[in-house]
Amino acid sequence: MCKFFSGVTVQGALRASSIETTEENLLQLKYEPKSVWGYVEVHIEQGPVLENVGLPLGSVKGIAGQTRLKVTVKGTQGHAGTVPMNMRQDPMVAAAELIVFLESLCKQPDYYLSYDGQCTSSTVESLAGSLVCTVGEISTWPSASNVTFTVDVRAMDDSGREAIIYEFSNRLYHMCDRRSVFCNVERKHDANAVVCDPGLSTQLKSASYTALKRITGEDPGDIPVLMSGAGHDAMAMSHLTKVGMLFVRCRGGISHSPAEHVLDDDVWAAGMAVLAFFETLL
Ligand SMILES: NC(=O)N[C@H](N)C(=O)O
Repeated sequence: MCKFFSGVTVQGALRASSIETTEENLLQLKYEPKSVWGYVEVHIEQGPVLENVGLPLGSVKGIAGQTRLKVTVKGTQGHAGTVPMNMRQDPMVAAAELIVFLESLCKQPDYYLSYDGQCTSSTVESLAGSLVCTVGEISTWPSASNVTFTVDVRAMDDSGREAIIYEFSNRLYHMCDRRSVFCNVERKHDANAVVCDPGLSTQLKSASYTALKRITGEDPGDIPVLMSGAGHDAMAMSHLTKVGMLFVRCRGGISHSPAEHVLDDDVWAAGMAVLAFFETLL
């Protein structure tokens, strides 16, 4: 059970509110799949597309799968002046090469992925619109002989994501061998992609259209249908029921930052779209 900084556990906090978190109690809270019709989530887009097309709302067709890796590169601490260049085992340059390779691989998967039974041309094609690979934290602690960095790989195609991780890991070990440094890849997190229910996506698209037309009195044009590169609660809910999502424009596509901002009018538009969505269900 996780602890807040105050030392209070989640279980302790719930107990203080007379909620006893026994396994039996938690199982009782569980939804019966048959009792749930569907799940619709409204969220800021966290990307720049809606702002770019000048519309406050978009419907979501799917949520990308994710894999997070922790890569460790271990070399040898070499004096900055005495160890010659051809005898150095600096892990930082090895890590830099790996990071640049990851970028090339994910910008041009068709060039780097080997076509075999597991990776077909359709796998590679399906990566084109959604594959995003980034490096997050880089650390050289406890000394420059030890570098770790995290990798985040996202794509709508789960087998394509696997092919990218396979190719990255494979080349990583070759590159590290060539530089005489030790490398290790740990898989820290995996979540498969989720395809939104096509019916819900279409309903949310037309509900957005209706809402924007009601608000402005004008034809808003085609409502975008987007893929979500960010993970959402809908991923977990998809194990229970069909899911749909409505995206709301946010300034500069920025999130997880004090600069995150959404216009009140856009929140209002989202509310009106949810209302129009419910009206279609009546
Ligand atoms: N909506 C989100 O930003 N979810 C996660 N933090 C993520 O996608 O990493």
